[in-house]
Amino acid sequence: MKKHTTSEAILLLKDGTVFTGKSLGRIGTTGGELCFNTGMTGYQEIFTDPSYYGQLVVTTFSHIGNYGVQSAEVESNKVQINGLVCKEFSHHFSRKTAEGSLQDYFEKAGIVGICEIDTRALVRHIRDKGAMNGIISSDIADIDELKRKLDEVPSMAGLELASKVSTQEEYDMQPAEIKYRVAVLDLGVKRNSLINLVQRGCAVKVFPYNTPFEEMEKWNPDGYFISNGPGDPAATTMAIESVKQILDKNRPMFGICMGHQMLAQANGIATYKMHNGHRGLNHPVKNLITGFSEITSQNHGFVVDADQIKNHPEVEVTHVNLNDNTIEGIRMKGKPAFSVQYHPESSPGPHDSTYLFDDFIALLEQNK
Ligand SMILES: NC(=O)CC[C@H](N)C(=O)O
Repeated sequence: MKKHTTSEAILLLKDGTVFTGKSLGRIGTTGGELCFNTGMTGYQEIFTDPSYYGQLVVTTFSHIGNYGVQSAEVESNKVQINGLVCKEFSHHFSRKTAEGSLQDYFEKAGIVGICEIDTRALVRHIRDKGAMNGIISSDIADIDELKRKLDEVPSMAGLELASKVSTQEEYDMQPAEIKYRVAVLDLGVKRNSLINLVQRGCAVKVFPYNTPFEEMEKWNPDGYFISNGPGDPAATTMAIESVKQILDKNRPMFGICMGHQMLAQANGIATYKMHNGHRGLNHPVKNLITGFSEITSQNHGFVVDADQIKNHPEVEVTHVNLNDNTIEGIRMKGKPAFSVQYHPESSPGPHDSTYLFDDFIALLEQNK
């Protein structure tokens, strides 16, 4: 068994609160916005989800690492988080299909983290005080020096991050039998969104975040998929422009998370930063059209302003969050465009919301 050395590590919060623990991953220092995820499984999907780019993820589930890592469980081709904060970090793993340990995976990816933290106390703290930046260090013990470094960590509000995670080059994915062509605007797309489209007979072409609408039109798509992605939706202006043109030309469109926020922004409806985002696998959402509820996977720190929707009669609210009544889904009246704030592509699950991909296929069929 490989021996692992751990050293003391510090987590310093923007409000001055200090937690001490042990290092995990690479020895070093890393900063970002602290956010917590309540999922009990799916840590590799979380760490590789581009929407977490630049963030320090706090896992509320107590054991992380115990089932190792495997290449089939990634949402993108690299680890996207800036750091991990957890309670028990397992250097050993037990699962037949695992290809390696989370520790080795993080070391290779250069990810710095901290474990043996009282994550319940930390989450209660952030929950009450609101999302804030933090810094983890396993090589600097001087709090004043860490404070100076923490001051350099940018605030998530106003930050454009799609450019950091989007593909540089267009690429395709195809099913055995092509029924539809879907142009994907990549603001940080998750692999499972593409898989869900391909499984339903869509040939997808993934375009960089700043591709003009006319450029995507040249490929002659049947519809557009606007992906999830990190950063402040209000700062993701190129994509807002593209969505405006998709709507102008009455093209079918489905947006997930950031893609949903783009549909709101394109209609002049603002988004704002939440006191704390929604992140986990167990968020109840009500579909106002069917009257049924669904348990959803979520990962967002911004949300569409419910009050502003009231002034836009052409936009209809289709889904609401049953915990806090925030907007979870919208659709356009008289245009083939809809979006949700949560994740129907979610892996490991839950899978209650995969019907939304079928709804998109139906929209493509109607508008063919
Ligand atoms: N998963 C996402 O697409 C997140 C969208 C946006 N960055 C937010 O935090 O709200």
